[in-house]
Amino acid sequence: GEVSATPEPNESEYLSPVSIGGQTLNLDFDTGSADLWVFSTSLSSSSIGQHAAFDPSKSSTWEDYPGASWQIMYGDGSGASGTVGFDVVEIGGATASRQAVEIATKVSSSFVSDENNDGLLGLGFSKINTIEPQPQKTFFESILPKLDQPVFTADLEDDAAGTYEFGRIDTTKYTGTLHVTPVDSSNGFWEFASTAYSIGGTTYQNSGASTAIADTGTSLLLVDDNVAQAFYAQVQGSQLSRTAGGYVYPCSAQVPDFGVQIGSSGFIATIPGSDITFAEVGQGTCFGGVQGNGGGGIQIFGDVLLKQYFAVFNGGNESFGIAAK
Ligand SMILES: CC1CCN(C(=N)N)CC1
Ligand SMILES: CC1CCN(C(=N)N)CC1
Repeated sequence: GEVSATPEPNESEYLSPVSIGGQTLNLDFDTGSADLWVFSTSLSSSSIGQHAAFDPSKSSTWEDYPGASWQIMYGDGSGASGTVGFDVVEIGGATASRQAVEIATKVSSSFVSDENNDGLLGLGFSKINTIEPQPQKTFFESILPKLDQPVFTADLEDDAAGTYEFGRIDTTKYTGTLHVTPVDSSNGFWEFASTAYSIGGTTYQNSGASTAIADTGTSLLLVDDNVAQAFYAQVQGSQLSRTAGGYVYPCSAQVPDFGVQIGSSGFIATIPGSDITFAEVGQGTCFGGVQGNGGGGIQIFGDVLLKQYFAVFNGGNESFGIAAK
């Protein structure tokens, strides 16, 4: 069967309503991780704040996973940890009848203050699931065998709500060719080759990091440091600001189009220069949506790129595809 969940966009994430044991929480769908974890009634009331908190004692289908635990840290230093059980998880019509659900007994301050998400739903590969003693399947891996097509799609928008669909590719959601590249899931990510980039329509070979991951859980587009440097060399008045944590420039600056290759063959996915500014940081200074990855070997293609396209994550043949929309 096919389903759809409409995530509510927020400045840093896309949230979708998920039913767990009959309780609905708004979870942040994250293709860069593989844990499904939720705020729970085990947290202190000050940590829970305005969040929805899952209460296993009120679910008639909850099953404990005695002795199991989990602990996760995210790229931005945030993190959470806790205990584990199994329950019925339903998203827009698709149901995983015995899905591992990670109960948070500790969450870092950025999650407490991030009023919008009541937890995360990892859509990466379960080899990076953090449950001990045994990693458990993601929601997508749980429902994969039942889906008409072994895929999920992400249609992220900037100000309107985006949509995740499981089990079908809605061909009315995109135009032209779906550009597909093989994925190497050995690091647990939707990872593919990316060795070229473009600035203002001119293509260059990337001598640094040669792969990238499609990551709905990251807001920015984090490219090889040399590529970020080359890009901002073409933005008048830009500078790398330690206080801002990356490249900033006058909001009045002319920003060129920027593109990154998807796969080793050819397609360069392009972001119009007018869509590259991520935030105003005050005094007429803007923070760029394109930033360096800090020297890691992997580039992280987050929402700044993904929201320009319709994205197809194929768990059957392990591939990633994008198309114009
Ligand atoms: C490689 C990193 C990318 C950002 N992360 C994430 N979306 N959960 C963490 C892993
Ligand atoms: C994967 C990301 C989800 C959003 N995050 C957060 N609210 N602290 C960071 C990690």
